[in-house]
Amino acid sequence: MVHPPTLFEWAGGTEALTRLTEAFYRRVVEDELLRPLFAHMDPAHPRYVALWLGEVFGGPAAYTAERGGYPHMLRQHLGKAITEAQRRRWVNLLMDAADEVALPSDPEFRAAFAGYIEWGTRLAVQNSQPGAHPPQEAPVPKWGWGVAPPYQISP
Ligand code: HEM
Repeated sequence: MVHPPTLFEWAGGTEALTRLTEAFYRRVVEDELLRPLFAHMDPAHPRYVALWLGEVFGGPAAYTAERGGYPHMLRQHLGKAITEAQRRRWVNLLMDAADEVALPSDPEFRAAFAGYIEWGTRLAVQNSQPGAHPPQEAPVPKWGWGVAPPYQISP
């Protein structure tokens, strides 16, 4: 493992992220506020979102290879008119799922994870509004540790 490891490695790789998204969407389909948005969800959706998160967090470019990268992700949100209440519920359920599957709970990892989720969900709301014109082409974002890399007592 290179130092510092990527968020992808720290999280536990594709296997851990897939456990996360499977636990998350089990909660989503039971949730009265989110269920209508995901009524026609592809059964493979949890795996696709795990691949996206892995690519963002420094893992392999698997979402780009398999799904077509940012343009495909963007198109899935256009016109959905996601509300702030739905966004906040999405965040809450994802954090519950992170605890359920025991993603690393150290402050540094969870701060970086929450930072990306806060950013990404707010973009999803903006981009999903009627009349929004987000960029159609962009790279998959890369998210790192930010100001707090893994804590070390001695260098
Ligand atoms: C960090 C935030 C988010 C990420 C990383 C994310 C990721 C994704 C990805 C990668 C897809 C496309 C999957 C594919 O390849 O088919 C997708 C689709 C979708 N997303 Fe998001 N999303 C985020 C936020 C949200 C929020 C806040 C909502 C609504 C509350 C939402 C609702 C949807 C819906 C309804 C679809 C289409 C699902 C289907 O019918 O198959 N997303 N999302």
